[in-house]
Amino acid sequence: MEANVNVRDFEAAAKAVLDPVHFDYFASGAQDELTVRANEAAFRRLALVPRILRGHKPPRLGRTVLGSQASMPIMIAPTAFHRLAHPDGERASVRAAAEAGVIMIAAMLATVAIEDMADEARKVAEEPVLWFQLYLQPDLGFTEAIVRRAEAAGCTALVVTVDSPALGRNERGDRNDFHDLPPGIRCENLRESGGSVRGVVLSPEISWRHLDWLRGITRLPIVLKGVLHPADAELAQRRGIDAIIVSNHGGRQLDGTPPAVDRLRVIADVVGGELPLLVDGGIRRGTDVVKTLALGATAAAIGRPVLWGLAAGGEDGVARVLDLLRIELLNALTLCGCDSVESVPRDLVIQGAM
Ligand SMILES: Cc1cc2nc3c(=O)[nH]c(=O)nc-3n(C[C@H](O)[C@H](O)[C@H](O)COP(=O)(O)O)c2cc1C
Ligand SMILES: CCCCCCC(=O)C(=O)O
Repeated sequence: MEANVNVRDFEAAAKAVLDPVHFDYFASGAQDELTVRANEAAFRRLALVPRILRGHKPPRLGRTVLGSQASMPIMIAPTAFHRLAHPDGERASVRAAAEAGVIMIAAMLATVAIEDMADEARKVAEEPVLWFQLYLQPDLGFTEAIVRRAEAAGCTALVVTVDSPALGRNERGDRNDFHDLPPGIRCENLRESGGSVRGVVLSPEISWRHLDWLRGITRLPIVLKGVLHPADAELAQRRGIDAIIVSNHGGRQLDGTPPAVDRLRVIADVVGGELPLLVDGGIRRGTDVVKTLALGATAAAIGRPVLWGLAAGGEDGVARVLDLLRIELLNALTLCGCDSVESVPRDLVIQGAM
């Protein structure tokens, strides 16, 4: 793992070992993949303007997010099907996250059951923080059952993905004819008592009414994932939502959406200070994380980098990815003249292509 010195090295290492069809599933986005590329490119158009001679101690990286203590403001975004990347799948990723004190959002479409993920995390940390991502299902009885499982497993927040009224058009997947999981790999949270696995439904009929219903059946904080419009952020706040993830689903849903990081400030201007703002999409460097903090994020989440680490080295690979980002973040904050993740000033970041 030591030969890989940044996230890009891990992407190359993952590509070298993965079945090309599975690599394409992880790497790809919707249609022309404009948004996939834009997410990363957006960080190159943001420049950091450091302050000097601040005379501070090494920066503190810890941050509290929705009442949970995290060792750094980097979280693991929910991604489906980890067992396509490595036989240990989500068991490996959750162990690495828990060991690192990093909040992990478990995907509803995980290939390890949420109960098993929670057990695995508790083997390496006393109080691991696990959140659960949910696609609200039109079958509310099933949705409630899965929420109860997440609660019973000890998840401390529900992350409702709201950018998926339909599945994005993935042309790499179509070319590869990749429409099913290989034998032996299943979405374990969708397994019914008889052993069969139900399909997930992505429905345009899901609405704020369903969020109100969810608010009524659980005391867990509710996080909306996939917000890009400030008006939706405002609605979310009025509806009693607890946090927002500014996200375009890593460019996998509607191609042509703006880079998530470019929507942060406009949303922060409306609800920042009231609602914790998280962001994901294209974050590959510690400096990217610093930019999101300056633009109003409480924390930033990574999707594909975790999959690259997992594919390249299982638990050790994910651990190394998290460690590299931690080292980069510490270095970047120090060079910027910041003594903590809380004290990153707005004027640290300006538009400036490089
Ligand atoms: C392979 C893959 C699977 C994903 N699965 C889910 C999912 O099941 N639920 C969800 O809300 N988001 C899912 N996402 C989106 C991520 O949560 C996140 O928004 C995105 O990966 C962030 O961009 P990044 O990969 O550039 O870091 C997935 C992303 C990828 C790459
Ligand atoms: C039929 C639902 C497939 C959803 C796949 C998981 C996901 O969100 C992704 O981006 O991939």
